[in-house]
Amino acid sequence: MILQSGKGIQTQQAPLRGPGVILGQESLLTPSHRRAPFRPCRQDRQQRRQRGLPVCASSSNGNGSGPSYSRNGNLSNGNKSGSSVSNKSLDERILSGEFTDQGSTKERITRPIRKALAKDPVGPGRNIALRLAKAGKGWKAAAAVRMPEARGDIREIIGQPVFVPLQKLAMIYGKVFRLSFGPKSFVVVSDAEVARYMLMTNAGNYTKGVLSEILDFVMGKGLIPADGDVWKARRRAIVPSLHRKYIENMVGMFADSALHGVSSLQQAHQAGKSVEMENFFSRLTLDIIGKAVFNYDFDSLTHDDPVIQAVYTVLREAEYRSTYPLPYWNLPLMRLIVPRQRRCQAALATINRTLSGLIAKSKRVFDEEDQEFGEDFLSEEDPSILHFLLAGGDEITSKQLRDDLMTMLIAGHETTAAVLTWTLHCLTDRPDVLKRLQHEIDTVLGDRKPTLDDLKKLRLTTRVINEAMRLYPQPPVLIRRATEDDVLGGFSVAAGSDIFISVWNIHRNAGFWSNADSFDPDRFPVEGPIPNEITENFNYLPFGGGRRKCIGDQFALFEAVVGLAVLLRRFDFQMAPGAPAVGMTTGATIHTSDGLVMELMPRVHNELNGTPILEELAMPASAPVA
Ligand code: HEM
Repeated sequence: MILQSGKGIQTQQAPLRGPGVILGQESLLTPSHRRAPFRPCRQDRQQRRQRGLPVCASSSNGNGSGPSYSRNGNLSNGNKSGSSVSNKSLDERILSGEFTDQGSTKERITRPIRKALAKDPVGPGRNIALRLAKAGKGWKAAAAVRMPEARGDIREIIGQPVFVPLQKLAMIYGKVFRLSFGPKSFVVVSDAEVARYMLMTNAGNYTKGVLSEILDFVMGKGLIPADGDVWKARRRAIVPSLHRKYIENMVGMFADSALHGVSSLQQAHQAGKSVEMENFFSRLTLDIIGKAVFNYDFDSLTHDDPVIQAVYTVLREAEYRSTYPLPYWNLPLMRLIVPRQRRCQAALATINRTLSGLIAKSKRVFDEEDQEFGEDFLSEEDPSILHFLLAGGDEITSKQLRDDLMTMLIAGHETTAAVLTWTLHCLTDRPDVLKRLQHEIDTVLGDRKPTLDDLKKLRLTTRVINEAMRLYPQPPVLIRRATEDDVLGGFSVAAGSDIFISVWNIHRNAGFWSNADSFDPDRFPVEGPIPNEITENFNYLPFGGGRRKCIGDQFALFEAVVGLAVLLRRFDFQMAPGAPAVGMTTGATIHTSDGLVMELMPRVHNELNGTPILEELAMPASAPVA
């Protein structure tokens, strides 16, 4: 049975999602169930009729089921009806050569003229033909070194999580290729060395491009979308807030929040209900980031706050705007007339009011504090990043502060929730790893709350999360725009080009990773270093790399380790009977298409000393509510 509660953790209801990421006006990273149903183009419809495949809108995977990963991690078509246009027809289209570049267009066009002129035995036509032949050779040579180009219909590509067709196309077109549809095109990079070059060596040549455009109304000039001097100044101001003492402080809070979550899960179990774990993790990580960034308790594990609804309304709006062809919302009148735009404006007002309130409250605490702060500006009453930024005494506008806080809220919440969701999913397929993991957690922690020192000892737990982040990178694609002409992988790239670095492809490159599609945490030995982009030569980029690398990497890894350890100490998990198959869709991160509905079994005995676990559990002060 599935938990249907309108409050607190939920199950069947799809979790609230983050923004899609746009390509021009078309989103490639938007959950398919939120998009308008796929409508095959006329030519496709004809081909499909000839093949006896359905052509109506319902033939798409607009129901949200994308390709899923089978138990051994291999790619399979996740479409339930088996009649999707997506995978099968893309394969067929690739094989048919539809996408294949036909060499030099100029040479092709002039070829019949040249042939006709060449028939002139002595006249001027022969000369022109010779010249055309020479020019044609040059055009052909130029075309030969031109970047491979895949051409097609964007609707074919966006009918499924974008990184899946990009992976297939990369197998055909190589590690750097151009994907074009109509007048729009972007470059897809699937190569570790090229990624290193773009993210590190020549990072100055790349901005966030299209990402900043779509996120502007949500994050403004926050750290993720910002470029140039604003980005430099804000990065310099914010990075020191995540210092060691702060993180140490946070680890205790991670454990308290996870224990609060455990009590909700326990109640669900007692009521005989299954739990949709993606929704659960989304709420858990939102509660954590609220406390960490503004010292604010959303307590979303137990109730739906209007602020939370407002945050998700604007995230969904970002997603919508990334897919809608006409940016009508730029017209002020439309923001007043169109109901969804009015709702968005109201949500933005709620968020801004709340953030202003939190900033004012934190300022008051700071002004009343009668203490000298060290360099860490750590306050017992308000240990948040917001307090750090205020105490740092930087000149900063309220708008910039708001943008920074909003960015951290979003950046630090959906990503970690997705990592925990997919980690649990990977573990359901590997009971052997789960057993070893629980043994490690029992041995290192028992029923204690984890400390920073414990985290160093939870090595297998960390590697399990590292490996889940390799298979399911969040986000699966990094977006950049070239500011100057450049050369990527030997191919010219013009200034202004939009580029997708497919972390998904890099992480699953069989040329570097053995059994690339399998979940195998032992590929990162526990006695070795924690893997990152440097240890793996940019073949592993869960937190990006170079100057724009995630600033919350340590925070997030610790949060995930604590969350997983607290949960697995107390519960065994398995897919609930009748739970939908786990498919993928994309927002800013990879989401499940129909949730991760699991059944929880409390672990009754600690294997080491035979003591009951949940009975011993010291609950946090805040009363849990289901
Ligand atoms: C497991 C969780 C997380 C993952 C997988 C993750 C991943 C990433 C990645 C891949 C980037 C680079 C994006 C790019 O190059 O385009 C990034 C940037 C960023 N992340 Fe995270 N992140 C996580 C958690 C967090 C947390 C907890 C915070 C805040 C406390 C955070 C704050 C940021 C910020 C501010 C940036 C932008 C940095 C810049 O551009 O200078 N992230 N993250």
